[in-house]
Amino acid sequence: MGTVEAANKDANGSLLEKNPSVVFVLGGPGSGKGTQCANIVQNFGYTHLSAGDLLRAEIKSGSENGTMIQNMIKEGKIVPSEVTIKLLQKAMQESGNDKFLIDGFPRNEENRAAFEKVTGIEPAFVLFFDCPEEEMERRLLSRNQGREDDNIETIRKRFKVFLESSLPVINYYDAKGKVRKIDAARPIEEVFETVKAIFGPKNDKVISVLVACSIVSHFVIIV
Ligand SMILES: Nc1ncnc2c1ncn2[C@@H]1O[C@H](COP(=O)(O)OP(=O)(O)O)[C@@H](O)[C@H]1O
Ligand SMILES: Nc1ccn([C@@H]2O[C@H](COP(=O)(O)OP(=O)(O)O)[C@@H](O)[C@H]2O)c(=O)n1
Ligand SMILES: [Mg+2]
Repeated sequence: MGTVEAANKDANGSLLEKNPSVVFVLGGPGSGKGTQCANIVQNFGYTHLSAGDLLRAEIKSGSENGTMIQNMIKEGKIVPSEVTIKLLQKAMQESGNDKFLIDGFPRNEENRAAFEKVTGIEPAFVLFFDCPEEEMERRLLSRNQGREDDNIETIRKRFKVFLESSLPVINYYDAKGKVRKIDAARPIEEVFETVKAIFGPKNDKVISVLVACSIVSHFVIIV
């Protein structure tokens, strides 16, 4: 077996040993996926992996795929799964965590089927940020992150790709009862209230403190 294949197998092997918990975070461009993921990370101990951020970092790294990725992003097209999945696997491996929010992936049927085949991972559930196009367009045009795809021409292409290629993936998981649909047109804090209810009242950090307190009090009683 070649070294790249061997490395992939190892990455996968040790990932699966950890039996990672994965939540896919989906929604149209500008629906607030990245914003809400940042909030979830702070409260629930997940590692946030944005497929778009990983692809943009790959362009910056000067990788041989950089020009191809840059052209596809400018056109609002979806990069071949092989490239994106390798980046996701590497980031999962390097995080040392076993809980992931995978943001902006899978964006089409090819992404979905390839991820399942290569990693063997099924998502615990799918968060779907549902937002009208007019609102997403307003947000993208004032995002001000210097992104080459946040211009009206590319935005329209991305909306079309979302409707044609990404919504079917959401419908696929909906048929399996895995979609948690959120009205994302409301203010950030209100959206996060709904998100929190989905992840449960159980805040990991609070639970850790409670467990630690009960161990200490048990010890004190015994002594
Ligand atoms: N609920 C919201 N209401 C208003 N603006 C928002 C909301 N959520 C996110 N934004 C803003 O909209 C823009 C797009 O949000 P972002 O999280 O990057 O979306 P996505 O990752 O889905 O493209 C950002 O400038 C962000 O600050
Ligand atoms: N699974 C993915 C995710 C993003 N991308 C590319 O990266 C671009 C930006 O994705 P993103 O998730 O950062 O965009 P937003 O939905 O956050 O605005 C997409 O329009 C695609 O060109 C991809 O090819 N495959
Ligand atoms: Mg984003």
